[in-house]
Amino acid sequence: MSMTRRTPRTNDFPGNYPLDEDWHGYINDNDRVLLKVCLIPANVVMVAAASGDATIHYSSPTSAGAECIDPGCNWVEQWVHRAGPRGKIYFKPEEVKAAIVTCGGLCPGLNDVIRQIVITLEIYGVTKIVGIPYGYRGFSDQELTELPLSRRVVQNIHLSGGSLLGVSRGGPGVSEIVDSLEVERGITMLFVLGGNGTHAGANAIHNECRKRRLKVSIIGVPKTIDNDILLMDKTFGFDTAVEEAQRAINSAYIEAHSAYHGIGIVKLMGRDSGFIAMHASLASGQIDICLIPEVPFNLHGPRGVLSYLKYLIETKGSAVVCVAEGAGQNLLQKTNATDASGNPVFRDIGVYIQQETKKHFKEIGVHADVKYIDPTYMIRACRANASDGIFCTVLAQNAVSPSPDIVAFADIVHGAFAGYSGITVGACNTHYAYFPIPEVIAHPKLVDSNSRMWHRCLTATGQPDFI
Ligand SMILES: Nc1ncnc2c1ncn2[C@@H]1O[C@H](COP(=O)(O)OP(=O)(O)O)[C@@H](O)[C@H]1O
Ligand SMILES: O=P(O)(O)OC[C@H]1O[C@](O)(COP(=O)(O)O)[C@@H](O)[C@@H]1O
Ligand SMILES: [Mg+2]
Repeated sequence: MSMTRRTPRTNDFPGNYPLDEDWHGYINDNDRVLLKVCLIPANVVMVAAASGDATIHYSSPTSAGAECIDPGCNWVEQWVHRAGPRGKIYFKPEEVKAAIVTCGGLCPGLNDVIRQIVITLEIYGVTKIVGIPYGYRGFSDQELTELPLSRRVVQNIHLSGGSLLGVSRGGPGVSEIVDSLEVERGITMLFVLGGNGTHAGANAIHNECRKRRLKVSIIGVPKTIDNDILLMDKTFGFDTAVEEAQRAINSAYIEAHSAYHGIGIVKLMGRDSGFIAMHASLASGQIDICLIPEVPFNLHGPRGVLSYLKYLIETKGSAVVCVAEGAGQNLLQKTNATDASGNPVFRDIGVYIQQETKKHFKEIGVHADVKYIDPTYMIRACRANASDGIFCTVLAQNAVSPSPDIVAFADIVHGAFAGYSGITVGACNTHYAYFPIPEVIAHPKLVDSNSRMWHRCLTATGQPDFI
């Protein structure tokens, strides 16, 4: 078996340098990644779900996970641009001023992505690279100064959690941000690391730049620990969050298991989506009840969570509940409060379940020792685990460079250099692709209560319906 070198040996080519057509290290602009397929000829149905299932041939639209794209369930293909380095680049590296900004809440892996963008930009030959401090706020707050970035500055930042640049919610309007980009700073490439809010901002910035006919690339890297961005296999930080959540769940289990009639309650992140709670429950094998925003439940009544807790105490002696922060909000009084970014501020469902559990067991005269753990900020501030570390690096690095000494270029940097703007990078069906921002933030990605994964979770916990 011969090894194919991805880096050309110069003496393999006439003139000692490969022509583009001889050198297969670049992504062709027409390369695509298949996003979804949907087909019904006669009785045969082949449907791919939003992500990760493009290789399943479903025999019926009622198969678990099957999804039709249009109402007629007609043949539909959806493709996205394959990410990676292009043979022709749109920007002259020496003319580029690149900036990176991190917005929203913290997420493990932010530093890994910042680091790899900087390193890759330097490989392209870019020398003017800056960090915007504290999210979009850094564009307007005159007291905050740009942070010059280089390989030396970012070399070890992935060894700790958080963001080297800081994060924030809220901040200036789009016009002010573009004024700052254009007039004050002369930025030509902006890398925006953030969730749905940040991406809505990035898209608005991109549109404003187009309106002003500015040659500025706005490239997103989806950061959401909740894993609630559409069309992508997963987002960075999610894997670390699930892993870290195991510690909290295990502590709750040990507390509950060691106490007489112990009940452990763990609240995990997930504003709209219960992915962290579902995956952490599945991974731990220690959860008896998993509650997520997508699946309604009653606390009280014969089919409610509290009755089932009593049953668990009587039969097993202890119980552990995992609840996502956005779950059961209908059971709580609405606040109408929003954070600086306009996100609704939720009441604490974990505290509520803790209080109601204590009250309920007191009322029915059964002893219960209730312990509540909220590990939110301990999880968010973690450094990325190995899997996320690789994912962050791969998000930022996909192809092979033409020099034997240099390893790879960053996808997102490639996106910018290829002249793309208003896009974000992610993995789809295990391939890396550029996605149009509005498509991925149209609404939060939710756990499908008919999906195999949720059913697996129910099988693992053994919980009934609570409705
Ligand atoms: N619809 C929007 N249009 C423009 N900017 C937005 C929008 N929503 C949020 N932002 C800005 O994006 C940043 C991050 O948003 P936020 O919702 O806090 O976090 P995330 O990006 O993680 O969802 C904030 O600075 C906020 O002002
Ligand atoms: O206390 P903060 O900073 O508002 O963060 C809380 C929120 O952060 C998150 O962990 C992630 O939210 P973002 O994706 O918007 O950053 C949510 O699950 C949670 O509601
Ligand atoms: Mg958000």
